[in-house]
Amino acid sequence: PRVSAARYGKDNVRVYKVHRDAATGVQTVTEMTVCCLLEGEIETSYTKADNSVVVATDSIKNTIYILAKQHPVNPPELYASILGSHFIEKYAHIHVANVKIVVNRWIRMEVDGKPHPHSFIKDGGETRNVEARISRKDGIVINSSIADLTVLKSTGSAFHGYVQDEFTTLRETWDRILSTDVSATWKWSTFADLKAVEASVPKFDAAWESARNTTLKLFAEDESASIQNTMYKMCESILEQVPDVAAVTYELPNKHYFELDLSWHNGLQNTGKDAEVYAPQSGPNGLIRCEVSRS
Ligand SMILES: O=c1[nH]c(=O)c2nn[nH]c2[nH]1
Repeated sequence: PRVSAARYGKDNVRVYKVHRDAATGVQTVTEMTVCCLLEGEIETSYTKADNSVVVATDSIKNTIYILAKQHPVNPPELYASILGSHFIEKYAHIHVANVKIVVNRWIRMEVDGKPHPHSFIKDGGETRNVEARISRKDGIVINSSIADLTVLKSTGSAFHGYVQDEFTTLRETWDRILSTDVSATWKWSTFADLKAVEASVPKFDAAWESARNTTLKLFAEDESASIQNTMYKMCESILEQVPDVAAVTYELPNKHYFELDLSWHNGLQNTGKDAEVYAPQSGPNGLIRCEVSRS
């Protein structure tokens, strides 16, 4: 037997960093959770108990904090690339660093209609994420994403014309509730090295804004014929807006809200055009995925 794949490191490293603007007194906070897993000539630590090749995971955790102190943590694509590049530059036997960053959203509080200089509200479960593979020979591959952005529309969604056979009970609808937890990922064309990432820094926040705004606008405005078609439109639009992105993927659960027939109760009408009270379902749920590539 041989080690056919191996990577190790520290997961769930929670990092908070504050930026204090001395001139304005405005403080800005970033909170993220980092996972950093290393690959390289480390097989003997598995096969021969040779720890001489092991950069201890505790040292990896220390490095995450030190580099967060010495370098920007925003955009997360830059910090991930700085962190990964550190390991392949410092340790000749480490050839790849896999960095995942989950950034929580602290939204600046408005008090009496004014943005507060140092108070924030956590915005639900939505996160901004980065998965980066920093490789000595293959450059830097970055996938950016939005996750757990939960949305609902109370109309403007239909689903009909699907296969009708002896397995079908679903009734066709021209007006349904649509709710989902958005996971959207945009895959950047490979960056040659950290310098190439640094040269692209302004593009990362802009791409996240585009992806998030496009998702919300199309979700709200599309007269959706299906989740499949609406998500394809989202992918197309992001590819048009962000030239340096090679592909976009969406994963959308269909979080069903079932109509309730209450006619058994004194003929109470609550289905079709009379539907007002629904039963939100925890499961089962539809799950629709797609990847749309530029070429
Ligand atoms: O948007 C939808 N896509 C589907 O594939 C599906 N299947 N049942 N309901 C559905 N809604």
